[in-house]
Amino acid sequence: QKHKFWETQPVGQFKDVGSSSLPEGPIEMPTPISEVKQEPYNLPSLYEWTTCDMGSEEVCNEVYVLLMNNYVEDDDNMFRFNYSKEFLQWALRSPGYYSSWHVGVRVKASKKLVAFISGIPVNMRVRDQVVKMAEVNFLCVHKKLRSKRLAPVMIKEVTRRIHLENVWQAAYTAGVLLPTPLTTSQYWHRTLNPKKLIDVGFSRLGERMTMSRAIKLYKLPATTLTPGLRKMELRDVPAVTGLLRNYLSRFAVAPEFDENDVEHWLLPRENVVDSYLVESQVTHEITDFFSFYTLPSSILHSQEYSILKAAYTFYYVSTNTALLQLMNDALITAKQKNFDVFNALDVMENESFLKELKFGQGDGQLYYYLYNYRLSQALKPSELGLVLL
Ligand SMILES: CCOC(=O)c1cnc2ccc(OC)cc2c1SCCC#N
Repeated sequence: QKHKFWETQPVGQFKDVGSSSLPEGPIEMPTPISEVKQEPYNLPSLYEWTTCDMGSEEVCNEVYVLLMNNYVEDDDNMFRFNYSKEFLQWALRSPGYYSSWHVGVRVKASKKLVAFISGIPVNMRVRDQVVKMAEVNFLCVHKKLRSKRLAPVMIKEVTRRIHLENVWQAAYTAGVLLPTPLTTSQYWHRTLNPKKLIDVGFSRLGERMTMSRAIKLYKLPATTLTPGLRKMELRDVPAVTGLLRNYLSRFAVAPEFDENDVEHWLLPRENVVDSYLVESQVTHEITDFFSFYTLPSSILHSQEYSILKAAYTFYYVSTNTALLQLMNDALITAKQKNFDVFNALDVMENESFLKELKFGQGDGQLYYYLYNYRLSQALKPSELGLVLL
């Protein structure tokens, strides 16, 4: 009863966990497109489906406002994600995107946008199989419409539209445990602005930890330390693509990015994504890079502050510069850009630098899921080379 909806879906079921008899791979086979339900699922009579054209300033703003007021909050209701409009356009209009996968629900009478869910296409490698998948994200139902069982119909409708494009698998994350995680990752936070994090109540001072000691503890050099570190430019896309494809091949599950994907996901965009690389000053070879994305949060109950400026570790490759030094330069760069906190999950090789760079473990999990694809056993987070926004 707990997972009434998810027990009806082609996902690994808790009852099947550990049964090595079930084969790894798709759970349900594709059907001919002509057999996919051609018309949208039924909504309660007051509501209607809409396709959100994220290229429209007006519609993009409606999605932005819906998420700003109704999207995910932490368990203590201290923060709510506040994805920017530029970020949403970047996240949803990636190479090969389908506008039809940007699904909204409006009130028929007022045309008010009250729910949203999205998908974008990705070539995902799962062990040695490359599978066309959808990354499903930004499921949001207005606070006033919760418990009307709208989320299941949103998920079914975006799945139907994904099936119509002959895509049969998906990847998604959630902060809640559903059947059945691909992996369970932990959030880690590196304080950059200790005073603000203490003032908002996220961090606390102890007997021995005074404000001045906290400021000293998290202090960083004013400038980066790696020789040859510079911002990524368009001309670097081929080299970065080569580095990243090779690096991601070591993980059990990871996206297969081509140059078009790397140009979209990693070329710096102000207030959206920052990417820096190391160019050897002798050979001019590109040997390493790091990137982080900008995801502010509304601070929900503070008179002093309204926005938390948070940076999130994205993709990186280290071949010549130690990852520890590379990520320390990422922290220095984020501090230079006035971020308050630098966040990371324990996926990829992040565990190797988190403690030494003074990240603290958060109290939230992020569960990763695959839709219609079974793995014989869950992955360790360090076996995952995938960052979802
Ligand atoms: C200061 C550390 O916490 C966050 O950065 C933060 C910010 N906004 C959120 C909004 C919704 C939210 O819901 C789970 C969590 C946060 C978090 S903690 C988990 C994200 C990371 N890292």
